[in-house]
Amino acid sequence: MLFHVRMDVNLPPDLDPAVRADLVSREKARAVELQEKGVWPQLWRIVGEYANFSIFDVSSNDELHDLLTSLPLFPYLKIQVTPLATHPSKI
Ligand SMILES: O=C(O)CC1=CCC(=O)O1
Repeated sequence: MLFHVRMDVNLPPDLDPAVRADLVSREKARAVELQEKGVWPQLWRIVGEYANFSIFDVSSNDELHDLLTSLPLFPYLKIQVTPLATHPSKI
């Protein structure tokens, strides 16, 4: 099952720089792990925003929920999920 996911990152401006750096570092490590597993095949920066468009390839809604809530940045993310189906005109 494919899902289009938009994540907007909202870190508090007054967050301790060391805490911020640790969060971002752990987020990158988790993202790399999930990409290497094949469940996060697309990850794109949205130009001009601290946000991304991603494609997840998972077997269930519950798996996607578990992956998203496992992200270190999860408490600071606004997440919009769009389930994708096959388009009849896709060649
Ligand atoms: O910077 C972002 O868009 C949030 C994020 C998701 C995976 C990652 O490494 O950072």
